Amino acid sequence: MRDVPTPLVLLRGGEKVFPPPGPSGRPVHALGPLDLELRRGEFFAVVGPSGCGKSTLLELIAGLSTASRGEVAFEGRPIRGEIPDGVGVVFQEDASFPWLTVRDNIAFGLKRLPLPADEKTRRIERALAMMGLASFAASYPAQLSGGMRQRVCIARTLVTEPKLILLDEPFGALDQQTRLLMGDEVLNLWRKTGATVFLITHALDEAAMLADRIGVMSARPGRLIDVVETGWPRDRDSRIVEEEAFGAITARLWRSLRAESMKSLGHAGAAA
Ligand SMILES: Nc1ncnc2c1ncn2[C@@H]1O[C@H](COP(=O)(O)OP(=O)(O)OP(=O)(O)O)[C@@H](O)[C@H]1O
Repeated sequence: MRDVPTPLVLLRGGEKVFPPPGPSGRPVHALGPLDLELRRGEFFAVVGPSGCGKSTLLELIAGLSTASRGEVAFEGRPIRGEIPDGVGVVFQEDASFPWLTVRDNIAFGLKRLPLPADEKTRRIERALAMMGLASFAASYPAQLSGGMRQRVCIARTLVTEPKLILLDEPFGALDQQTRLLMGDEVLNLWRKTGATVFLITHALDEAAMLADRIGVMSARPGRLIDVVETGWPRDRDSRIVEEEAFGAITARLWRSLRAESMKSLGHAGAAA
């Protein structure tokens, strides 16, 4: 009998219920129940209506929050309340430290890792080069564009050499052209590092361009209602938006999502 490889991330019946916001409030059922397996080396994107629990899902996988019910495991070990070794997270907002240079921002990612100084330097140089920041190493975030600051944040995660990179709407604040180019950067680092990437995005075109598989979530409490395989080759880039198949994928995503998005906006008869 062949061994079935352990998925990198496994969720079984994962649910999150937040306590009532005030004495007279009701608990907020934010997520699930939800089953999900992330395969090693894949690029998985999640789309879903506003407020459906996408960030909550990412927080469970990151160990930043614990599931109210169900199991969440990374490499077969339960994730409980802290970021597992091997997992890197990049958030929506620019989280660069304005008082540190680009190099020191990136070095910050290595602070708690007990590595020899020359290994740290090697990793910092590699991340600077990979994210196109080598000539800005001595600059401060205020001297960079929004896209470059977000690259600094990604580089800060990359130096830890994560097996899993979690990205929560990392390009949400950027203009469309910059987002497409940042998408190319992320595809590039995904190929070069061999890491698994888990991306949350509002943008259906971003998910369709970047991912191998796209999970579509229902309105809150978010469950997975569809998983779309894109079938793209590994060496794709943003020019894929010109392909006919790209239009078909975004159309399928919108078909799955339209009624759910209307529900989350409070429209009755949303399935029409
Ligand atoms: N700490 C918390 N306490 C109480 N409720 C919360 C908390 N965090 C999130 N929620 C609620 O859980 C639900 C899901 O929130 P979440 O941020 O995961 O959704 P999202 O899909 O990422 O939203 P968006 O697309 O708007 O970024 C929302 O109704 C939100 O108000």
